[in-house]
Amino acid sequence: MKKILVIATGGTIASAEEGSGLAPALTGEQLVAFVPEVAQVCHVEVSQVMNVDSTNMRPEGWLAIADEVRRRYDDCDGFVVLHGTDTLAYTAAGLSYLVQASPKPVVLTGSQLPMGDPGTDGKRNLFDAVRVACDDAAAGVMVVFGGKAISGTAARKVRTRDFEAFDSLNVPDLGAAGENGVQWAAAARELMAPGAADGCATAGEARAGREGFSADGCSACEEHGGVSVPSGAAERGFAVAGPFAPRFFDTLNPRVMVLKVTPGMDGRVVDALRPLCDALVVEAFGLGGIPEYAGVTDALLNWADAGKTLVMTTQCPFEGADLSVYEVGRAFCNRPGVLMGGAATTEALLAKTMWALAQAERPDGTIDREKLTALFASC
Ligand SMILES: NC(=O)C[C@H](N)C(=O)O
Repeated sequence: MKKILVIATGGTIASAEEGSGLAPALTGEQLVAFVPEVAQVCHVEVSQVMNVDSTNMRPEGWLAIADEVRRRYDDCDGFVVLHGTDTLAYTAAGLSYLVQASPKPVVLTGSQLPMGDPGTDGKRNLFDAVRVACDDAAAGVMVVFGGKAISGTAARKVRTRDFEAFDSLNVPDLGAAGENGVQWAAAARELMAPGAADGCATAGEARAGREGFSADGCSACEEHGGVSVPSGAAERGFAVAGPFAPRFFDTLNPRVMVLKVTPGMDGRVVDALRPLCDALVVEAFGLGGIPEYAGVTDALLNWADAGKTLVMTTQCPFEGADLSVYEVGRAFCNRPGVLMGGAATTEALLAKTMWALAQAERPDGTIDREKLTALFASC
């Protein structure tokens, strides 16, 4: 039987009403005891790293969860993180950058209703997450919720009450989790997960490495150190001389904020953020528009010129940004300190920026922009 570590952090799943609003009250041990079926599919151990509404989860919390995964990595087969849904997508993204190319799955889940509520979705989600964590084909960081398995960098909370609270943005679901176990999508192996400083690995690549199976287009051969390498891995800079191993990181720069441009905004807001932040993830309008009035464009460009970082994205959930199309975005293209977010989610861009900034920081505290750009492009 596989050994799964349940890492409990709080959220609605652990919450109860004790007179001042729902708040975490149950421990991870108590939550697992609500789902006796779990004991039939695996051996479970529980680690309680905190017990908070995920509103209060911070990058320090992501580091604590990643550290627990690292500490127990060798003696467990998979990990289930019980988490509040409100910031679960941010934590999933954060963990995707802190625990890269993991052949073992790290599955985040939670619920919309407390475990103690008779109609709770917590039992189903916990059981689904455990079964995914036990699945031989599972690898990397993912969200399992409402019957879906979603890449850790593609999840977004899109519904505040419905049990299908999460969608995968701009990439297909990894698969469906249900009564018959996990049905992986054909594309699951190819879906991107964040890479590492020396390359980029998909969850599928990590899994291929663990199982030693040959992925399309490349066989296990001497040239590749006897480890099968999926096609496209080398082109993307993935270290092909396996064996595949997880890469753990333990630093983030939390001085990053998301700025959504809105009609009528004033560039002085951007100036005011400057002493407090090292980078901004900027949600432009549509395909890529930044207001030219009230000093907004100028304030943002000044920010980049002052050695800080801008990551440009869109406030539209689907299809990504391209700031080169409209005149109102072009000034941000090919500009030192300005990175393009493509079709990644804002949650993933925030986490990626925190991770990449920390890796690109020189001992004197300045940012190696070349390294930052390379890290950003590698995953
Ligand atoms: N459904 C939930 O878990 C919401 C809760 N406020 C949390 O994020 O912790």
